Amino acid sequence: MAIAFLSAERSKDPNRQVGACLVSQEGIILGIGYNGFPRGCSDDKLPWAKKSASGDPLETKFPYVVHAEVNAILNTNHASAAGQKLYVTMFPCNECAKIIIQSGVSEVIYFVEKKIDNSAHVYVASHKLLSMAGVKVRKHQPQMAQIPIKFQEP
Ligand SMILES: Nc1ccn([C@H]2C[C@H](O)[C@@H](COP(=O)(O)O)O2)c(=O)n1
Ligand SMILES: [Zn+2]
Repeated sequence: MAIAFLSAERSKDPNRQVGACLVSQEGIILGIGYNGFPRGCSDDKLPWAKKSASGDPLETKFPYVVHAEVNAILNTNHASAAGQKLYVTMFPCNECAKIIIQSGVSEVIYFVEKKIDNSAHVYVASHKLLSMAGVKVRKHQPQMAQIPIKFQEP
């Protein structure tokens, strides 16, 4: 989970930084991701806004951003294998849930679940899909509140 949090730091989303880390059954890191625009799609040319003054959805981030979970899954070189776990700083939306299921992830460990009224159905659908597909879901129980990182010679 700490790696997922570290990865989230790289997101340029000014409103929400989400990170994810895919690990094998043996605990080997397979892929890391954070929310961002697709490769080759410049942060300078696409909007990070949540709402646009004109009401045009194309002037918001939502049609363009790739979610952290999808990036973590796509960033792995390994073929899908049983027992993979996905650590994610935020509970996956329904679209990510579909990809998590189809890629064969066995367990999702999340840090927080977003509680926003107008997107509640997205998370209800996500829970429904993950449960139907037999993907285990659990909230991360941290054993420590922080992991300080010192940049110094070992
Ligand atoms: N599980 C999640 C949930 C959200 N995201 C990303 C997608 C957006 O960049 C941002 C959500 O924006 P907000 O509506 O909170 O301003 O977080 C994700 O990658 N994974
Ligand atoms: Zn998502």
